[in-house]
Amino acid sequence: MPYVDLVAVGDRVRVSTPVSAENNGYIEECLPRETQFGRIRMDGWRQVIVANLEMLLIIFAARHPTLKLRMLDRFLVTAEASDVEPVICINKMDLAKLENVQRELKLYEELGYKVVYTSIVTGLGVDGLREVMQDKISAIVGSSGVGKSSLLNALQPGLQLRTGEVDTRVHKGRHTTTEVMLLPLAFGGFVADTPGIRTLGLLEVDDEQGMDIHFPEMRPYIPDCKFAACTHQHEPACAVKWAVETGNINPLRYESYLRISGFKEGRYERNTDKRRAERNPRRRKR
Ligand SMILES: Nc1nc2c(ncn2[C@@H]2O[C@H](COP(=O)(O)OP(=O)(O)OP(=O)(O)O)[C@@H](O)[C@H]2O)c(=O)[nH]1
Ligand SMILES: [Zn+2]
Repeated sequence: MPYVDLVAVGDRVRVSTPVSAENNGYIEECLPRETQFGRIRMDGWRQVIVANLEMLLIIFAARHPTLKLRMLDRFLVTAEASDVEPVICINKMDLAKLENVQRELKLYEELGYKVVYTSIVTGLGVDGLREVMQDKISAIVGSSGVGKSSLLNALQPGLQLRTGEVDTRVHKGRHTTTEVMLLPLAFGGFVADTPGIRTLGLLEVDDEQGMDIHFPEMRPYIPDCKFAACTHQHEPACAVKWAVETGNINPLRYESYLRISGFKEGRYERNTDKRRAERNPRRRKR
């Protein structure tokens, strides 16, 4: 078990104030965390970036920059690995046709992920996003230019100014830690948004557990693999690969699984007759 940060932003704590001065006190107890969103550093330290995070808001643009579904898979794994609910937000919908983008995201909606479509130009989905974030502790991720700042400003004018203040503080000789501040939302809830969080891809990867459990569509097949420690790459009688071949798991998601697991380039190749026969010997005889 790696070393863990004792207290982090988002923790619920019991404080005693022996000195009756404002902002003075001792943290006596840190209450158990429901989630710890962070990363395991090279030295084995589990850095908790936000404790008790409830929602990861994953922002992409419909266009400019291009919608990258493989990157979306990475963010989703990050959320799954930290037990944080992911919400996918596709911004700049004024630049694309709703039905085209919805077609691209259909797979994710079928997997049970919530998808919100927004535009700060037309105002589409901004109220909906506010509802999704209300009374929750959320963090925003997404690459540069997708409209994270613009969306925050649309949600609550002035909020971005405060994030700006946080950014300046973070950069002042504090390069070893990721400073995070939870910004209170007037409509209820908090949002964490710093450059440190924004671009994080894979935050928490547990070496002992495979990546497969972070792909909800793979979970039902994992127990049916012949080998308990199946990596679903080349093992015989792998139920996950069989599900890919029979169309029950999307091949692109499977490629993402391979890539994120670091197994290979992540190209899915259709099964050969030989491997199919291994799995289903009766078929070969016919
Ligand atoms: N057409 C259109 N443009 C948008 C929308 N949202 C943001 N933009 C524009 O996209 C550009 C980038 O927006 P930002 O809000 O700065 O993006 P960001 O994700 O905060 O970028 P970083 O700060 O680099 O991480 C700006 O020129 C915005 O005006 C939108 O819904 N539609
Ligand atoms: Zn398998």
